[in-house]
Amino acid sequence: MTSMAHLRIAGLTKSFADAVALHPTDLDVEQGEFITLLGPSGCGKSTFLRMLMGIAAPSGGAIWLAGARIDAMPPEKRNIAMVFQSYALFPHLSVLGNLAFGLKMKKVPKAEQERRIAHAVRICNLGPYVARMPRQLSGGQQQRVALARAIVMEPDLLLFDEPLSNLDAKLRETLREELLTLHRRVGGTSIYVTHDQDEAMSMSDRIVVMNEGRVVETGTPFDLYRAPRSRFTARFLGRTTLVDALAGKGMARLPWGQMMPIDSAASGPVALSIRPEDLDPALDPDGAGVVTGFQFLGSAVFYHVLAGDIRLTASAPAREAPIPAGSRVALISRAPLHVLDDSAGAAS
Ligand SMILES: Nc1ncnc2c1ncn2[C@@H]1O[C@H](COP(=O)(O)OP(=O)(O)OP(=O)(O)O)[C@@H](O)[C@H]1O
Repeated sequence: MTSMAHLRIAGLTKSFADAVALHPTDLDVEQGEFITLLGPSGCGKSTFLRMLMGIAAPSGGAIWLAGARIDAMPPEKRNIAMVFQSYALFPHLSVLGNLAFGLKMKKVPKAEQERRIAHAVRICNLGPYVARMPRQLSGGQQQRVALARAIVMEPDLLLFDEPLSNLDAKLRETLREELLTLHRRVGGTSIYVTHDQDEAMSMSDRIVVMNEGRVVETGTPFDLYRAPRSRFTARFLGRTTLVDALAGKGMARLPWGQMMPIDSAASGPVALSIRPEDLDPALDPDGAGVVTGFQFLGSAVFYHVLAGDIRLTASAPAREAPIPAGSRVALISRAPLHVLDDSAGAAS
């Protein structure tokens, strides 16, 4: 198996007496990829991570990392490092002490310890803080120390368990970029767990969407957002309106009577995922919709529109004053609407 992925997961599953936390799951991750496991609470993300770490035993299946089978190895034998939500820094050790701890435990020679620490300090921009204690650092700085502490171990795989969820919104956004830059600099393979779809979309090479112990879909953020196969993914990644329509010849008749282009050659009943940016609301006394309200977000306006008996969201750039509630609008198609795979039955 010469072309084996850096991380290969085959049929991995975990059952408890009364529940299946993870149904048999396959996943290949390439060297250097940044993969996110995304799903609602209870979908099996932590169970997945715990089996990778070796702190939970799989009920079945296999894990290979860097060519070696690891699923029966104890955690300390696996070359995997984890960055936790709570950072888990040692409060009584300086930054330097925190970085050296794991290396000392592993009896890495002193000169090699120094080389690795200097490298991690440089790429995580921790130079000014090496002598400080964790309590003398901001949340973001502590997070960087936690990451540096993982990097010095030179892991084959880096796991992140919701590392930004304790931070405020602004800092979270800055740190997303920073984490990603560091991931690229380190060049390692990363698996990141979150229930925050914005985080997953803005950071990942690929997202693994999970629900109720199963992988629903895997793909790039763009593909999963624009062309999800399932209703679950369509709903979980950003805003959408799911509607039933009648398709034929690359067009669909929408419930409010309008014909619009679709991205499929399907004919007959289909379910569509309509993203807000797919429809341009334009003031028109004969339009098919009525604005029932709007959210002004600065860069865009999201309009709630009632078209027939469908409530949908249509967005527009916020360069002009918003269209007031009560106005009649035409809905102009900006892009072919996406047909979902699981199209049978009601879209709601
Ligand atoms: N020790 C256990 N015994 C029985 N059931 C468990 C055990 N651990 C987890 N489960 C169940 O397995 C399922 C998946 O749990 P898991 O913690 O992996 O979800 P999660 O996606 O990480 O959720 P969260 O985001 O809330 O941490 C849940 O239904 C949970 O109740």
